[in-house]
Amino acid sequence: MSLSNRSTLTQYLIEQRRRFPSASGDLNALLLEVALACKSIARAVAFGELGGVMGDPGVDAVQGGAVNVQGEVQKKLDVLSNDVFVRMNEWAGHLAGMASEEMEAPAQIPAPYPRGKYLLVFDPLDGSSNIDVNVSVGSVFSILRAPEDVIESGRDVVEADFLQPGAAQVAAGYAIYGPTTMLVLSVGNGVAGFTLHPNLGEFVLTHPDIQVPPDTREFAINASNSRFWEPPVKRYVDECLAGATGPRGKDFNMRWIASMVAEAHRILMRGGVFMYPRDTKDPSKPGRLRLLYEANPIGFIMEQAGGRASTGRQPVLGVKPTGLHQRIGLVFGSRHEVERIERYHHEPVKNDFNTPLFAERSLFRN
Ligand SMILES: O=P(O)(O)OC[C@H]1O[C@](O)(COP(=O)(O)O)[C@@H](O)[C@@H]1O
Ligand SMILES: [Mg+2]
Ligand SMILES: [Mg+2]
Repeated sequence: MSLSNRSTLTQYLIEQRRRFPSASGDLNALLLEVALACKSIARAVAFGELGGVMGDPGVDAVQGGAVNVQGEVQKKLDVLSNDVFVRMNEWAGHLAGMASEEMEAPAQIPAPYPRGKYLLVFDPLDGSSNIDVNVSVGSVFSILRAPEDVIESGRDVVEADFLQPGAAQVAAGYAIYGPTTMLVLSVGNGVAGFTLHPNLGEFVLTHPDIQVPPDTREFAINASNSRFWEPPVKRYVDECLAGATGPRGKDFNMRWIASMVAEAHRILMRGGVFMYPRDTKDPSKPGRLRLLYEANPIGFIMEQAGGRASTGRQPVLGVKPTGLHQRIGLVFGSRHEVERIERYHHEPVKNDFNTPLFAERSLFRN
């Protein structure tokens, strides 16, 4: 990969900033710091620092049984990645505060560092159960503008400051640590993908205007939860499985990586639909994924790439959050498929939804 005819991340951000002649440059600087954190995590993943397949023999990837606010065991890399994000973003004066999957309460910008006007929310390591089996993992981030009184007073941030709908995101993106490391981001003007040049250590623009194809023959869902699915989800999946002889009239393929970033990336590259819907498995959890640092940033990217992101019932970016670590049902990807799933959620439940005779385009419907 030569640099001569490609932009770097810095050049791309400068181009984007030209759309806003009065912009201070803070957002660009913040995004470059986030990118640096991602490079550092990419290196830790690749070198097996504190876990993963290159981890020291005898060193358990689980750190002393530490448990995060979700009640999940934190892997060493989760903790390390969280630390990297915090350290790389706290000092430069662009942020008013941070929140993450791995921190129960928002992190303040400590003195003597200056405070700025943005909030950074992140999942420092997504899909971390895949680390030990050498499958792609990633980091997800969302940037919000801090409330005006925070910017003016420089006061400590509180949870309520972060409870903004996904539509309010100023920028969002993810890094994927796979065969190559990529950074995919949107500053609200489409979606661009950058590949980390392994020798230069630069993110190079390789995918300038990513578009999610509106149609697909591929879906991703954890089918081991099927007995807990709500009827509209079951109907959708049954119709996909029925393939060419079913109501959809075409065969579908299924994928499940258990790494949302990796699924999102595949969908951005070639279409598809991802579902981690609300189900009845654990009534205390309305979904598996977290709204503020998983669903919203991925939703923003999908919508900016011409795809769609939904709770199944409504656009995910319109949801007013009620808690920092709130979970939500999430469906995203190819626009026409997500719209179909939403439609199924709004149609009256048919007990015989998986009976081909009563399905769409069948003998009994027009
Ligand atoms: O274990 P399951 O049901 O397959 O869930 C997998 C999902 O959980 C996640 O790994 C959750 O993310 P974390 O690894 O950040 O907790 C998603 O990336 C993925 O889609
Ligand atoms: Mg995650
Ligand atoms: Mg995580």
